[in-house]
Amino acid sequence: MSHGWGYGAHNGPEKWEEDYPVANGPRQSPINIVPKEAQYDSSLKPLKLRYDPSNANGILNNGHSFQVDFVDDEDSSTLTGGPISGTYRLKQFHFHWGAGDDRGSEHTVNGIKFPCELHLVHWNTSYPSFGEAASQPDGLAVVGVFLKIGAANPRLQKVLDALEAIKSKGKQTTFPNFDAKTLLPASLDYWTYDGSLTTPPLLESVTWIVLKEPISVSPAQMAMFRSLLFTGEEETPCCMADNYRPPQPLKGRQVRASFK
Ligand SMILES: NS(=O)(=O)c1ccc(C(=O)N2CCc3cc(O)c(O)cc3[C@H]2c2ccccc2)cc1
Ligand SMILES: [Zn+2]
Repeated sequence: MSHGWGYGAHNGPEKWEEDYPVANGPRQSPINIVPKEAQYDSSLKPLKLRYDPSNANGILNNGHSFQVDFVDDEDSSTLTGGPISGTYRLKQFHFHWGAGDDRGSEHTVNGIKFPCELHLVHWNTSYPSFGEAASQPDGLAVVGVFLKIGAANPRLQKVLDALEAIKSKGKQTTFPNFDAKTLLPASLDYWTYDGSLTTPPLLESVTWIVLKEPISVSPAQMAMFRSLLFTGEEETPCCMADNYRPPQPLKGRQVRASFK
């Protein structure tokens, strides 16, 4: 579970550098993506995402988001191609969202914030485990997907319907047979850059792959995200929202585009 860090005034992103000095490192995430400054790279391969729904395992409120965890002891749910070499295994997916529809995403595009952002977290199988990979510069690959307000997204609904069972911090329940591919947009065009975890320990081990095309989410569905609590059952309830880190300095990094 989280170790005292959070998104409040006293333990939020502006304070994280006190316990995690890498917060001011050279490859921190998220960033503001400026499409006109992203360089098209024809050597970038198409993303290949092969997810086995039977690997879906559970859903957990970890006190700063909720995550759907996958069994990752085989190469059955993998990310290959794109900007990475080798095979990365799907470990979990989670979201970041705002208290209002005007904010919530971590990455921004031309300074625009989306109400929500999905992160599909994968680890490089050239290392023995997620934990080992997480400390390596090429250890993790996270696919980011923006959610924008529109029609209700039926593919999100199964995830959202599970939230009532994990309202407070530390609660978890089983979440079998879920195809994470159904959460992806039609186009897999992406921007990619070298970055970090966006939560403590902010490790600089993430190849970020941010999809250009958002998926839809309705205002009613956004309200379901916001029905979760940051707090445990014994604490004064605090609604889970605004669990996003703002964009960090690019520090000379190149953002590449897989599309013209
Ligand atoms: N937003 S993000 O950069 O895509 C991200 C990716 C992975 C993780 C992640 O899976 N974990 C493991 C669970 C966990 C729990 C915590 O309380 C915490 O502070 C961080 C995490 C991170 C984590 C990743 C790597 C090493 C340690 C922890 C978190 C965030
Ligand atoms: Zn995330």
